[in-house]
Amino acid sequence: MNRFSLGSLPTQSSQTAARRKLVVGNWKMHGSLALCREAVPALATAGNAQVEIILCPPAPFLGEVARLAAGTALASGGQDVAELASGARTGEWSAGMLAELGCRYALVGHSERRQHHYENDALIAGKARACASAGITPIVCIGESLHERESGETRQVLCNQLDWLLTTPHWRNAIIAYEPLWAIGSNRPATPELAQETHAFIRAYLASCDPAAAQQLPLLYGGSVNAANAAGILAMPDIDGVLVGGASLQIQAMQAISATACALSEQPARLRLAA
Ligand SMILES: O=C[C@H](O)COP(=O)(O)O
Repeated sequence: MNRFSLGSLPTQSSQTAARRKLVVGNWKMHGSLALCREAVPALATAGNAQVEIILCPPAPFLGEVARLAAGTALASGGQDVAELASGARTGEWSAGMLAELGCRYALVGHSERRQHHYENDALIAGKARACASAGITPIVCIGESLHERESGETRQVLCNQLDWLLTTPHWRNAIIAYEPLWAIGSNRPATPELAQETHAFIRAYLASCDPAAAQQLPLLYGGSVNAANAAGILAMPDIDGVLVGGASLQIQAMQAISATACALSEQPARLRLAA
């Protein structure tokens, strides 16, 4: 049950809050030590004061990425994290361990974890809480399936996913990534307009709990983002960055997406909207 009438929430942002931009590369279960050694120096200077670049390689490579990225602005993140601080959980790692490796972020609740590892919203909220306790910023992924979109259930699905997160006060320090399942790995990204409409809805729903926190909270879009379509997506007022999967394995594509984010960060918001 959602706290508010879904139909009454706006879909157009009236705000142009100055939020920094984020470009997050999620390698999923791809890559190698050789790719780490190539990618980290290439991306170490790809951001600027307003644009942060975050690399999320597979867990076995996090130490090497941290070592290579030490002293640079490039940040790293886990692709998942346990909901416990420690325990008999073979094959898992805690947020504290990520912090010890120098990670500042962790993806939480990616749709592939929900699908293949049966993660539910309560567990995902627990993981976000565990991140907060260890000083890690969770990047909480939400999104609807094609069937849910076509059945007109998108807003209800997103609210249900968000409601668990909103049970913890730590949501105010999270990042939310909207990733429609039908856009992931499909080469069929959401149009910038559709992504913007959905992001504005998400922000309005968060604002119904805490308007100030909602204005500050970074919202990322993920799903078939590449060097060719990033500009249109990143120019949208409620889209504060991108979560890039397949294209993040191509260093030149990540550099191009990062350069686009940097160029947009140097334009006043009203010019971005007019462009
Ligand atoms: O985490 C990244 C997303 O699942 C998007 O993946 P993709 O860019 O390959 O569609």
